[in-house]
Amino acid sequence: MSAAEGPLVVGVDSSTQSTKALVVDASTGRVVASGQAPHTVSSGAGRESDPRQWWDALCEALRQCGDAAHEAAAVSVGGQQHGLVTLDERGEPVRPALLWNDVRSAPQARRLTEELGGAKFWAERTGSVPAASFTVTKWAWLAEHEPEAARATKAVRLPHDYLTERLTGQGTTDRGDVSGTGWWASGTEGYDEEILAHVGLDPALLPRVVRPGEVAGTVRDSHDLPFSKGTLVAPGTGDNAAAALGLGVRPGMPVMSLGTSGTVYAVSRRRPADPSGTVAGFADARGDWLPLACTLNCTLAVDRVATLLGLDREAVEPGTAVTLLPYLDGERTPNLPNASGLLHGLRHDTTAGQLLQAAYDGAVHSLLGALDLVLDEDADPSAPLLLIGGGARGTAWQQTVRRLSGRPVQVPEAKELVALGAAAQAAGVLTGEDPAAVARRWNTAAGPVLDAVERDEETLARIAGVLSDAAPLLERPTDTH
Ligand SMILES: Nc1ncnc2c1ncn2[C@@H]1O[C@H](COP(=O)(O)OP(=O)(O)O)[C@@H](O)[C@H]1O
Ligand SMILES: O=C(CO)[C@@H](O)[C@H](O)COP(=O)(O)O
Repeated sequence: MSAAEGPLVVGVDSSTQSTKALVVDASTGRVVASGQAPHTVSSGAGRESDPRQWWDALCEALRQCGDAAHEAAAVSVGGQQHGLVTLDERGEPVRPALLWNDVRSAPQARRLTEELGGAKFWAERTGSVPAASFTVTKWAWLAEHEPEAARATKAVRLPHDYLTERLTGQGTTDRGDVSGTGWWASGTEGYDEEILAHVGLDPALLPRVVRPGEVAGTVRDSHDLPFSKGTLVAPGTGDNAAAALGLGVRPGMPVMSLGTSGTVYAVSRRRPADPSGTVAGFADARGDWLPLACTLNCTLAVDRVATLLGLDREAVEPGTAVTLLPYLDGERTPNLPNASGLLHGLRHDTTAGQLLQAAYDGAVHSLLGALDLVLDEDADPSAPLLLIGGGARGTAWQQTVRRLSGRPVQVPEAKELVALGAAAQAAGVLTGEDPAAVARRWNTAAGPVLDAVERDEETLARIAGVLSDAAPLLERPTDTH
């Protein structure tokens, strides 16, 4: 491997299933070294992870990067959004983090929405109507169900804040990730004291919001990471905002990410405020906005269906009239936190491969229903949909998105867009450049474009019909959740 042309930077993606680290040449965008280590997530009623696992996974991923990480001049951490990390006075977790896909706080989400002026109030104030994913609902759940844990909490952090703080020793966050808490006012870009008081959370427990381009701190020497003391630490951000940086997207360029979560989003110059709650009005990591819709059931749910059927994930067959709503974890888009999976239309001649295709169709239908809502009205409807995340590698995912969207689909060759976005942000704090411009210079979005095919309206209409007819069933809690 030839020597790097420019300074090296490290980008980290600490997502739901694993932490990935890339060492990148800031001049060219060439990935010089990479590493990855898994996390575990609890099963059963909740979804929790011990934040110390994320740190151990980060150390392991960096160890796999070898000497290159030692030479890095700057580092940045992108992380799964929304998770509630509660720390005691020593900075140790009071309990495992409540993750974005833990739906136990759905009653608190409903109650908070009603108590504080309804959906319109929340959308205008914070950009989003809080669903169970939002941190504010998780804090309300904790205060109600585990008041001792809430009382023992001396600092509240998001996943990327936790890792950044372990690097720098300072409690910081950024506008992208804080916009998913539900206690950040998107109009004033500050903590919302009224909402915080309502849920009994002292603002002094929250991290400082670092501005885009500002340095969050430097690596302190009291840990075992292969960075030099004084290495610059960029603000970091939520994983979707990091991927938006990593792709260098401009307004009107739609992105669909297929991972544990499915997301669709676009950058916008206009501050979003959707009172229907479908679109979360996130901030991006640069100073613009990132309207986004998110599903809880994407690659893991479809892989689970494949496993149940004893099939490889690519063994789909066409021609199905079966509808499978793969809401194995409850669902957020549509907002059905109590839902479970639902199958309709099974016949003697239905094949296992058709059932699997129906699971893909159900997962993609939820995301496409929100696509037009995240795009500005003047967005070009023929712009390719950028497909990223682990699922984007799969032919069945690519073909399902293509058929149900009717759009051209572009699959970037770069695999780790979140970590690349974090790396671009790290490069930005070194050079003063806009991180999205860095990513464009690195040409990270380059990849084959699959031409548009005619949209499969029949399947979309059939799924929408089952969804609407089954609403009472899908809203009813099942005994295991
Ligand atoms: N070649 C592939 N085809 C289809 N799906 C894949 C492929 N490789 C990985 N995946 C899926 O990608 C998922 C992990 O994606 P990733 O974006 O890393 O998730 P997360 O960021 O939520 O941790 C896994 O659940 C797996 O099902
Ligand atoms: O909750 C959201 C977005 O609102 C999720 O997108 C999380 O940010 C988790 O992402 P992945 O681990 O699936 O990448």
